[in-house]
Amino acid sequence: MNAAHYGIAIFGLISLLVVYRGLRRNNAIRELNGPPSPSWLFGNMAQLMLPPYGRYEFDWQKIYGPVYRFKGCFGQDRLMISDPVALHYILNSPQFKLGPVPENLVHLLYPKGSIMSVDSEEDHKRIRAVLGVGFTAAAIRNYIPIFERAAQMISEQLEDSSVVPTNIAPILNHATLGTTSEATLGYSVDDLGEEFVSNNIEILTLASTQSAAHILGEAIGSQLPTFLWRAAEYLPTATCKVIRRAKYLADELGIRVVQGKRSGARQGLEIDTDLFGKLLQQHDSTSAKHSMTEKEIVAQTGMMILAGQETTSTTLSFALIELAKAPELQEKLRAEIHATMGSARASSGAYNNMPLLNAFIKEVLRMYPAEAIGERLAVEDAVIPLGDGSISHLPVRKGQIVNLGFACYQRLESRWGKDADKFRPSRWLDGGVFKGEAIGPYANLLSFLGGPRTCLGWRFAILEMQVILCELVGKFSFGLPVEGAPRTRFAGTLQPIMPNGQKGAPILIRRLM
Ligand code: HEM
Repeated sequence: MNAAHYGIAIFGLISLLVVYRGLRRNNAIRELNGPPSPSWLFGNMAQLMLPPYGRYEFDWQKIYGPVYRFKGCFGQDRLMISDPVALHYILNSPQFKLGPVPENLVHLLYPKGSIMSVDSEEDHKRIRAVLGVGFTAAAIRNYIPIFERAAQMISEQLEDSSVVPTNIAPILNHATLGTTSEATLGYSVDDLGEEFVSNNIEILTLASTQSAAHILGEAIGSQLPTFLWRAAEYLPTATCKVIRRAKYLADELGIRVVQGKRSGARQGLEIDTDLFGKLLQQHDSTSAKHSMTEKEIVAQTGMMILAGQETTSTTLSFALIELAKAPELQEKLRAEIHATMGSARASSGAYNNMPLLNAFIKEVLRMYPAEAIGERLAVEDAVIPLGDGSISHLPVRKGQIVNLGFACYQRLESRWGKDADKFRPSRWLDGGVFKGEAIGPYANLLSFLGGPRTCLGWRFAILEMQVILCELVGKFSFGLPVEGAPRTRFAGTLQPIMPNGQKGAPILIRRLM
């Protein structure tokens, strides 16, 4: 090797070093502040995910701001974002998709063709537009009798519960199973069948567990190739059996519903009183571009039921827990409900004309968003714009995992006032909340997400909660048991947990005369 070769080699080496240093410098995430990591194995994940939810996360936001770096398992660098401009960008940009674990779980649980597991953006858009027929403001109003029956049924179950604390969570869960099933399929809980209902409980129990082992399992799972996740469905474990059964039962139910409606239509019966009936009519009368195939309609069955059931029932559980903590608020709300409803049945207009009730629902959604933390994966290099703080843009590399701190966004003082950490419904009435450009479909909240994957059922959920709360607050008073309010846990959804670690919301309930 002569001097020229040495020169080229040294130049190459220096270039590599410059590029490497440049890459490291460009990797803006490493430059960000963030909490110290207590272990290489878990990083900050155990602090973030183990109950009570928010113990560390809410403080981290105060210390490091709405964009910070933290450690995932095995030394992984992760980003946490609660900055509204950045969240809006990520939720609307094709540069980001669901993170590897949630994406694979969705595929494990729901068949191909369901709105949540459909791969192409174009199909998602079409299916979403078609499903929209059951979720317009007008369509939702027609579900009021379904919500009233469910509210009545909960009331009847609570009549005898004045002595011991009643775990309200399973009662609400059963009720929201019924409302979603009736509004989407035209089936009552009894029509779903015992096996479907017991499998539904098993699936929700599985989905609501969280432990150190789960955290590690998910970290390993996030590195597995997709074909291994798909193969996992066939493993002979108890968990996989429950998932296989859920998929099978939902498919069987969907086929049964579609066949029943077809035969009803042949007999001249009205079938467009629920979502599936409307979808079948669209299938028969509209072009393929604006409808779904029968197979696609069937594929929505399990997802529709689960998406509307657990989210709404846990939000209602948190609402009753907050009321149990605040007797004065209960009194005021009850007075508003009695004054508005009188003895007559209400229209959706009446529900919307109760300022305190609606402020209360907004505050519950703000403080207890079902999807407290989201996870996205950058599918290409991207530059995320930032609104709050000292930097205006944050470059991220393809493959970067980004956590979306929805619960933290909903506690930003810049948006919700100095006491953003407090549960205070009156902030919605005294003008204390930010009124700029909305980034979610309802009250500037991200509880229903935002962007092309915004919750399709948000109007459904609001009206259902209005009806159920009017019935329950009008007839019952609520108090906390001696153990106090349940703690919270984030396991797929945010949920109340009992002292034994099981999901549940025990509260004292007394029938008013
Ligand atoms: C308080 C109640 C509810 C909350 C907080 C809620 C929240 C959410 C969130 C956060 C998502 C986005 C999930 C993701 O992609 O990461 C979502 C999606 C969805 N929700 Fe809801 N939801 C509620 C009630 C309902 C109800 C009652 C229904 C239907 C009856 C429903 C149907 C859906 C559907 C179909 C999607 C998928 C939308 C898509 O991928 O385009 N949700 N919901």
